Amino acid sequence: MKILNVDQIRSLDQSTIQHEPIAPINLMERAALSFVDWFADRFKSKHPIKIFCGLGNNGGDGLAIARLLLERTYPIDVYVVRYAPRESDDFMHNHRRLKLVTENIHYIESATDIPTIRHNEIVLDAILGSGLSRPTEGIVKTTIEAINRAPATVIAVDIASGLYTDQPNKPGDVIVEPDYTVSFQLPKLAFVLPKNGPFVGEWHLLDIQLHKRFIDQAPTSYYYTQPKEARLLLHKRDRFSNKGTFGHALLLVGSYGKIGAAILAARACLRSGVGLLTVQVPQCGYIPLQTIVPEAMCRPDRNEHVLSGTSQLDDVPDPTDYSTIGLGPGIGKAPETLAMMKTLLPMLKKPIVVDADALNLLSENRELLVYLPKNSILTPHPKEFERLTKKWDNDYEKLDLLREFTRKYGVVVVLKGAYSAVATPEGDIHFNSTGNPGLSTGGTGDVLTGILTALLAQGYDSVEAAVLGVFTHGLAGDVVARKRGPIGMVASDVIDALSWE
Ligand SMILES: NC(=O)C1=CN([C@@H]2O[C@H](COP(=O)(O)OP(=O)(O)OC[C@H]3O[C@@H](n4cnc5c(N)ncnc54)[C@H](O)[C@@H]3O)[C@@H](O)[C@H]2O)[C@@H](O)CC1
Ligand SMILES: [K+]
Repeated sequence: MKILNVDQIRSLDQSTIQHEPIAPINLMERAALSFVDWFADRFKSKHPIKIFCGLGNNGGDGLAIARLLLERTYPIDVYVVRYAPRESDDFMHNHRRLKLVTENIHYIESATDIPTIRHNEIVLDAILGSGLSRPTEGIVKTTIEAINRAPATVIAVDIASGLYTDQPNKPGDVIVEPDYTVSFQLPKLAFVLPKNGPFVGEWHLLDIQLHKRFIDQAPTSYYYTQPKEARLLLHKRDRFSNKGTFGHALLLVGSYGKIGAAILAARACLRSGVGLLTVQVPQCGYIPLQTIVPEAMCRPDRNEHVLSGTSQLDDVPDPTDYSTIGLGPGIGKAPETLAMMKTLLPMLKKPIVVDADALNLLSENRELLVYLPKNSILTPHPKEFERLTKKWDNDYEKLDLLREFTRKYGVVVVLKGAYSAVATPEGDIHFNSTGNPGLSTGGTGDVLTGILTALLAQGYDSVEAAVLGVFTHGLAGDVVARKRGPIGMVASDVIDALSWE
């Protein structure tokens, strides 16, 4: 699913109005109707609803929603925040219609007009929408502060008032902090950026049948991976396939005290469809690995405690023996392990997966970055990505850094977190839709490395592997969270819940 910018969203509305065709006021009615259907589905009991409206089309939405809620016998009070002398045409139209059916319309011109909001009430925020062009101030700001202090459930219509759709807010900007954001048709970039969490809440999209051809043709570099899109990436298995068809992966993982990471990555790799798996671990990992993961072959490292690359069987692994390599989980930063990377990386020709301490070794030895095979997948969490690049001031700067990095080195970066971002060498960014806070626990990153290594070994293109792998990893986390809640989740549960259908 595409994420469009604010100008494109405006043009999309216009294109719908022209091509459907539909009058703007009727499009607003459609949006309001879909909002009210959503609302009535979730909020059955008739708690008092306070609807705060601005003077533009977001306010117009609020007024239309108020009328439709009234028709369904919800008790409503409308508060129009009079911050400017002019209203939009569709606001005025809906204002006239609402006045015909209720007297519960109030006007906020100064702080004393702001009502007390109680805990059993519901607040709809329709003050400012995607038309935001400057920080909130004056009576708008004071009203937002009152909403944020209130103990009520707050639902933002389209986007929280004061939050920019696709550019950074300044620290200190006053923005509504909703429990829910209910928006239309397409996600907004603001919704998937970590720092915006308090200004978005749980968000939902309502289909209001905006012009499909416009969306299909609109250029963008931002995407949001939906289940049906992820499913399309999955390769079907041929009845006549054999284990050779699905590749032979090598995992270079583990060190003394972190053999668990090796085991998690290996198990996840096997559960993600790899044909054959060899795992190179320091000698101390040989017995646990062979015992717990009998499906994997083991190349014991010559070194007892850390990876040096060499093995009792032969010298450093020959990359041509393997479809791909997964490098990093649990390896630590021993000099022997750095030496292994220095020898191995220049020998590689096919994309690999790089995670954890392998990333940290790269950030301490940046001259090695150029040896990463094109289209390799790097899976840093934000701190690791910061070490690879530099500190950023806001999430938008982070997205620029991501794009700069992937273009410069020709790699794919999976920046882990809520809505993990897959950045491609072309500069596109795919935000993931699955996953939950339960995944913030030790070992889930090792699981992801195993998954991605398996997909590369099976011949998936790197971007597809990253998008599908991250999606499936998050989905497994969601399955576990539904069963036992996010708090009790451990990485092994995620492996057990992996499903490739
Ligand atoms: N155009 C359409 O067809 C549709 C629009 N919809 C609604 O329309 C909204 C966008 O409407 P508008 O473009 O009228 O914009 P808004 O309603 O977001 O804002 C109204 C006006 O307020 C002013 N403004 C900007 N920043 C301000 C600030 N900090 N303090 C005070 N005033 C400020 C601007 O002049 C802006 O045009 C969407 O968010 C959505 O809710 C929906 O009805 C769906 C259909
Ligand atoms: K709003």
